[in-house]
Amino acid sequence: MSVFTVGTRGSALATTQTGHVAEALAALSGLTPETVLVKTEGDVTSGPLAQLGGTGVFAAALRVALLEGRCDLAVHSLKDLPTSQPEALVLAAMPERVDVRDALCARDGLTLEALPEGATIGTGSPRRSAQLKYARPDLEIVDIRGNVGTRLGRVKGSPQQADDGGVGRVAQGDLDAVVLAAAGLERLGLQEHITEYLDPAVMLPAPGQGTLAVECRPETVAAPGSALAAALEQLDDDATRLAVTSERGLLAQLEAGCAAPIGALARIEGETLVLDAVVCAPDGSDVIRRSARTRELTVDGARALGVELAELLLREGAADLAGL
Ligand SMILES: NCc1[nH]cc(CCC(=O)O)c1CC(=O)O
Repeated sequence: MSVFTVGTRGSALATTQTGHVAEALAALSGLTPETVLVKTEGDVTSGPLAQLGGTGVFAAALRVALLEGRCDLAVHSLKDLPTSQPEALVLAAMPERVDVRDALCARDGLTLEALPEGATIGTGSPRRSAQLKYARPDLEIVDIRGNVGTRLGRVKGSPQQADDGGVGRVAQGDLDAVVLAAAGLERLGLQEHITEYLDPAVMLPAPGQGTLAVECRPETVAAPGSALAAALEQLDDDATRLAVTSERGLLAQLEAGCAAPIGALARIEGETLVLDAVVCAPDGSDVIRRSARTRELTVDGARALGVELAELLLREGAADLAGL
């Protein structure tokens, strides 16, 4: 095999992320990448993201393409993947995580603290909305969706063009700010729109934010002597895998998905894996924020840490608070 195929969604963010991974794997393997465009339900359905029902709308079509053999690999944003892994596929590589934070993109260079009373902030994420309201109860949250370019275009004075063919496009910005993942903005070269990187002490990111996951059929990584299998193993980053395994272990134990008002972020400090998590009332009136740590730096130890912190949060009323 001298060529490998990578399935991707058509959005600017998806094609950019897929391109980076395909190039990295090509350099490591000496093989030639080919991209295969896959349309997903998340790209064709309109309406608030929080109401689309179920997680994984962006991933499902890529997985079908993998299972049908239309591509060898699929590159996902890990935070968009449901925590239950289909048995017929494996997450073969998680490359080193980039910036995990959420970013405020506000008019006139404003920060969260400097936004005027009653300012409007666009986000479709219950997690972002709840944490914003907790920090600034006076803010008005506006439910928006669409691709990164579309969302940036909602900010007053933004010249940013929609990159999705017009879904949700408005002639002029109508909001004071939007919140987006720093990782996506940076991957698209749009970081000049960021007016503040939100401190995780104020805004805990989504489990898996800033992390890509390369998925394939099990035989792709099991093939003896395969240059692609070796490249996938080299691309995988241990510290990233441990951190996101604990974050996703927590999410799974809370029986929640990417539409729940839950944030989690893990990091390795010396010999210790530290996990911070927040569960919010959807209206941002209250939050429960707790941490846990382990010295068991294995995938099983990381998952157990997530489960342990989820159990602690549940004992403290997380299910009632967040409406889980
Ligand atoms: N839900 C959409 C999505 N999925 C991944 C990213 C950004 C990249 C990442 O976090 O890895 C985004 C956009 C956003 O949340 O701003």
